[in-house]
Amino acid sequence: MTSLGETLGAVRPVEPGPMAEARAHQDRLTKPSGSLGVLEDVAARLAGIAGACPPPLPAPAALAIFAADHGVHAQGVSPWPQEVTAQMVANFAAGGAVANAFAAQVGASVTVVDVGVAADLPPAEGLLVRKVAYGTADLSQGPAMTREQATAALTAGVEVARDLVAAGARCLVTGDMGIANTTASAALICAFTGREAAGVTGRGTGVDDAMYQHKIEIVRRGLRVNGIAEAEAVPGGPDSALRVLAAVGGLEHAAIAGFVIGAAVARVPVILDGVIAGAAALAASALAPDTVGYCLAGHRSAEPGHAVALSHLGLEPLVDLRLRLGEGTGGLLAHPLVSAAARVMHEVATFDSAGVTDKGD
Ligand SMILES: Cc1cc2ncn([C@H]3O[C@H](COP(=O)(O)O)[C@@H](O)[C@H]3O)c2cc1C
Ligand SMILES: O=C(O)c1cccnc1
Repeated sequence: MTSLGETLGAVRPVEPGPMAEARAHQDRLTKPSGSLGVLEDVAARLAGIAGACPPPLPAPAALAIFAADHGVHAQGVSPWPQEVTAQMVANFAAGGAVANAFAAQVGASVTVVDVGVAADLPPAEGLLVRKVAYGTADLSQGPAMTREQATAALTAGVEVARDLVAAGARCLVTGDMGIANTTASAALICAFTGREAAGVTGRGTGVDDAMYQHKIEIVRRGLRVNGIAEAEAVPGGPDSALRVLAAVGGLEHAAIAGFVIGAAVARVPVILDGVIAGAAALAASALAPDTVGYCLAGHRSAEPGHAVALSHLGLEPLVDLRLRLGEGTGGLLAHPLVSAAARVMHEVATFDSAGVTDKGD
């Protein structure tokens, strides 16, 4: 088995040559230069990721929903009972969640991965059991995970990405399920970006004002008990990243970070979903900085920490629909845009081939 260190070392930067070629090709197509805006950036990135221009179409897409429970739920940071995590996993496996409907809409496969649900789940098609623990410890009392647990969840994510690509996926989409995971997401975003808890903590599934203030306090306490200064970004480097991830992250955050790293190793694009994915991508980029080149921000969610995470990563969201669901829903909705960006590179005529007069500069 490949060690995590070897996997991190296998991440290569996206290739600048094919990116430049993509830019030059876009300027020859029958449209004013730059007129496809962000989609031109996406297509150039796809070329850099694949190391080829035109880039391959990013299809089929595969969504992986990483599910886990959180000890910090005991602090009253979510209005929902913890067992909803396990119940939603069953719902995903039965095809009944919003993520399933959106996946069907865009032709993506759905794989659910139990990396840390507190209950044992009945076997189901499309459900992988890679359980590292029955949920995390309470991050507001001490480290949520041991380094070994965080590493095991990271490895599970890397392997799921590798296996989906081996099975034919050409674009990966991140998904999450874990009641209370917006609290852990806020703590991770604080630690990696150096922002204050109040600026990155959101209302998650819809906490009321009193629970919201309490949630901010719990994020602060989680940072403090784990020796992470508020409003100060933690030092860079993989050792510090793993410590932070284990201290205040969730098992699904670690697995999603691994999934993103696995996409980079396989040289396929990975569309990030919402705030949980944003927090996980911060961890992934701290572990292996070149992974960011393989990430596309599917959307910007209503959680304030998500915008903070994306701007720290330098990623521009493709859609902004005030979604605040998770599961991979926002990532899936962006997939047709990513495909359209790539299709332009294959199918649109050049000024020369179509006999259209260029403006001549
Ligand atoms: C029925 C239901 C379906 C969901 N699907 C995603 N989430 C989302 O909400 C949870 C995080 O919010 P918080 O931190 O406030 O608990 C995560 O499980 C996330 O994926 C759901 C939440 C619920 C209740
Ligand atoms: O921003 C998200 O992705 C989100 C928000 C609330 C609950 N779950 C996810």
